[in-house]
Amino acid sequence: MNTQTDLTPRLPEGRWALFLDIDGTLLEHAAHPDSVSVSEELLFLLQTIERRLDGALAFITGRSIADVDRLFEPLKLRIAGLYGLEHRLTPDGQIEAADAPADMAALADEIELELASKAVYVERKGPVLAIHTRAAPHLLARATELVEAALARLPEGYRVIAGNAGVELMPLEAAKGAAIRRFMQFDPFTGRRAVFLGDDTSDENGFDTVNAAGGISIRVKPQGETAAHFAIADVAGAIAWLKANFGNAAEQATSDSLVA
Ligand SMILES: O=P(O)(O)OC[C@H]1O[C@H](O[C@H]2O[C@H](CO)[C@@H](O)[C@H](O)[C@H]2O)[C@H](O)[C@@H](O)[C@@H]1O
Repeated sequence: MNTQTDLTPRLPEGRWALFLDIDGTLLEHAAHPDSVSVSEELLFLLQTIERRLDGALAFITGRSIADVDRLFEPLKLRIAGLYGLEHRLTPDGQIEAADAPADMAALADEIELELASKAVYVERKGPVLAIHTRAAPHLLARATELVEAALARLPEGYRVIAGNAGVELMPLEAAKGAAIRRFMQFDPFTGRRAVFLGDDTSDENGFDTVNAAGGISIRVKPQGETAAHFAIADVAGAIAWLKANFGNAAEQATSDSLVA
């Protein structure tokens, strides 16, 4: 782990495969998961990058694929959702979902009963449960206690991981590194050099994977230790870096082509 990361340089020409986290990397954090919005400019940039990389672009996110499709509509990209429990290997392909080891609904009900009236949002994502305390930071410790206690009632193979202003409970196989490795086994990713941009604890595992494969790991807004080799200060910086490295054609095209 590094505490000191280098500012991210311009990439040399090469055959790159680009993996992008969403919240905190492409989108500024908002008070509620449903309050984020995606600009036309970002949609257009992503579409341009996807074309320039011959499709070697994928979202690697903790959100569900259905949620991301709704947010980025009409754009559909290759994507690993729920930290890799879901995959869509081609933009129009089927969503493959791992078997859910347990249904979290009862746990979610209980946690909601204690915390939801106090401005805590319990996000139900099937096999993953996210407790958001952004609006009530003083309840993060209690939310963490509750999900840790819930571990004992689940089958083996679950873990608790810090979210951004919250905490998430998920199966062990939900890991961004494994999701990136899966994409790298298939065209158009195979044989390319991976680049991964992320901003959270859950992205660290993705940085390890990309580093081990000789790729480029970039942490947006790093705070403290990170496995990422490079840093970008904020979301605006990440977008500017993506534009500079992969988006040059954007200026020449028209945004009308997005929905085509
Ligand atoms: O892996 P990511 O794409 O970064 O997704 C991580 C989680 O993002 C969302 O929650 C976070 O962003 C919200 C909107 O800014 C914010 O309100 C919340 O406090 C953050 O934790 C999403 O709701 C989660 O499902 C994702 O796991």
